Formats: sequence, C-alpha cells, structure tokens
Amino acid sequence: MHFLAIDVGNTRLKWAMYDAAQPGAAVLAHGVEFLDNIERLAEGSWAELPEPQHMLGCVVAGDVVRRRVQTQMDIWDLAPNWVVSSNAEAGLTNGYDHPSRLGTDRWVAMVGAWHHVLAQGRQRPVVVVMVGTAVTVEAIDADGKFLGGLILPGHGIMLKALESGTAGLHVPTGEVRPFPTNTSDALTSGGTYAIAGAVERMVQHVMAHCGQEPACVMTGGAGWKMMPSMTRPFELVENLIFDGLLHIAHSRFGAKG
Ligand SMILES: Nc1ncnc2c1ncn2[C@@H]1O[C@H](COP(=O)(O)OP(=O)(O)O)[C@@H](O)[C@H]1O
Ligand SMILES: CC(C)(COP(=O)(O)O)[C@@H](O)C(=O)NCCC(=O)O
Ligand SMILES: [K+]
Repeated sequence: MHFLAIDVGNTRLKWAMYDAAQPGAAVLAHGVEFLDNIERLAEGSWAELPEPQHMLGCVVAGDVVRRRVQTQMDIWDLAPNWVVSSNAEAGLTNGYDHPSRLGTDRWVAMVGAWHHVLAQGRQRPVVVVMVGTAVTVEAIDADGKFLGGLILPGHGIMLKALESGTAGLHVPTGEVRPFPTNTSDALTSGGTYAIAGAVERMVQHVMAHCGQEPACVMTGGAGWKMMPSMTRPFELVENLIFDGLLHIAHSRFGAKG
C-alpha cells in the first residue's frame, strides 16, 4: 500500500510518498512547494504518482491552505487525515495548557524525535529544535512528557522586522561572525546567535529540571544554517515530521497495510 505524508508550514508544503504506513518505510517520491504553488501539485508532481491508500498530514498554515491542499488530492479516492495535537500520542504526553493549541508540526516533530532517540537505545530527555518560518525549541523529559517549548521568529522574520522598523538596515545577507564588522554580518550573526542562545538556555533548563543531559535534535528547512553556530552537539535530522507522521500513521492505518 502507498502512504502520502504532508507537512504544510507557513512557507512551504513538503510531501513524501512511502511504500507503507510504518516507521522505516521506503520513500518512493518526495517534493517541496512554496504555498503559492500548491495549485500545481495535482497536474504536476502528484500526477505521476501511484494512488495512495492513506494520507496523514500536519498543517499550521490555516484552514484556507488546508482546503487548497485537499482540493489537489481530489485526483485520488483518498480521505484527508490531519493530525490534531492531543493529550498523548505514540509514547508522548502533552504538557501544554491547552494541548490542542500546540502547533501540530511541533507535536509531530516531537513524536519523530522521541522515537529517533529511543531507537538509539537509551531513553533520556530530548530538546527538539525546528528551524522553519518560525523557530521552535521543545523540551521532553526522560519519561516522554513534553514540558513546554519556545517560539522565536525565524531568520527571515527577524530580518523583515528589522528592515521595516529602521531606516538603515536594508542590506544583503551576510556571514555569521563572532565579531561582525559590517551591517550584513551584524544582522545575520545577530539572528543566528539569538536562536543559538535561546536553544542553549532551553538545554540548561532541561538539565536543571531533569538532572540529565538531553539528546539534542534539529530539523526544518533552515536547520543546516544553524548547525555550525550551536553551543552543543546537535544531530540534524532531515525529515523529523515525516518520521513522526509514519509513527502516528502506523497506529491508525498500520494494521491494514
Ligand atoms: N532552498 C530553500 N528554499 C526555501 N527556503 C529555504 C531554503 N533553504 C533554507 N530555507 C529557509 O527555510 C525556511 C523554510 O523552511 P521550512 O521548514 O519549509 O518552513 P515552514 O515549515 O515554516 O514552511 C525559510 O524561511 C528559509 O529561510
Ligand atoms: C509556531 C508555529 C508558527 C511554527 O510554524 P512553522 O515555522 O513551522 O511554519 C506553528 O507551530 C504554530 O502556529 N503553532 C501554534 C501555536 C503554538 O504552538 O503554541
Ligand atoms: K514546519
């Protein structure tokens, strides 16, 4: 059976077709579209795919975008299934004040990260950093409880905010430097170290709370930009959200596939 996983962020839609709805399934095809280009999917990269029997997605870009994606899926006889953040899922419990208000991409990425770390053989706390349009920094304790997380502006939003709020900060992207000596480098370094600093702080919080060093996992379209600037060893995992979707899909559709 074929399984379609979809992750709709605020900048891009990511999709992957798997040969089964279970962790470790083989990727048959995958792709990325900016949200403006969603209408190309049905006649474009999805046209040649084998028909999926199940789909599961997470979407944080709003109901209008979700409906635009579902319209593209009309080429198949396929029920749309979107993850809703819940009290508990796939071994994780949700400590958010209102669990359903937690961004579903955050919840699914945590499921992926939790199982990624479990697969390494030692259950321990996890810090999950997702660098997309926004940046999120999640804390999970050694029992799989999501303790809470940070939301920061991503690189693009930070730069736009500075450009729109000042007269003299319209400059090209620069380099990350310890001591920036021009405006471009100062802005790029400021944004990067703002994120790295927030993550360091969260790691400290987790160590103080759990008395144990967390596994540190990073994902998201701009994760590669952050990796060289982190204060601690991080593992960059390309497809944490898809891994999480496969785990959740397995418990929902696995028996049939
Ligand atoms: N090749 C790329 N195309 C688009 N965005 C990229 C690319 N490389 C890095 N990025 C960065 O990744 C972010 C989008 O990452 P992504 O994980 O798709 O975000 P989201 O899930 O919020 O849509 C953009 O804000 C951009 O800064
Ligand atoms: C924090 C987010 C904007 C991240 O979105 P992204 O950068 O992945 O596009 C998204 O997870 C969201 O809208 N969350 C809902 C609020 C919350 O998680 O508390
Ligand atoms: K995302």
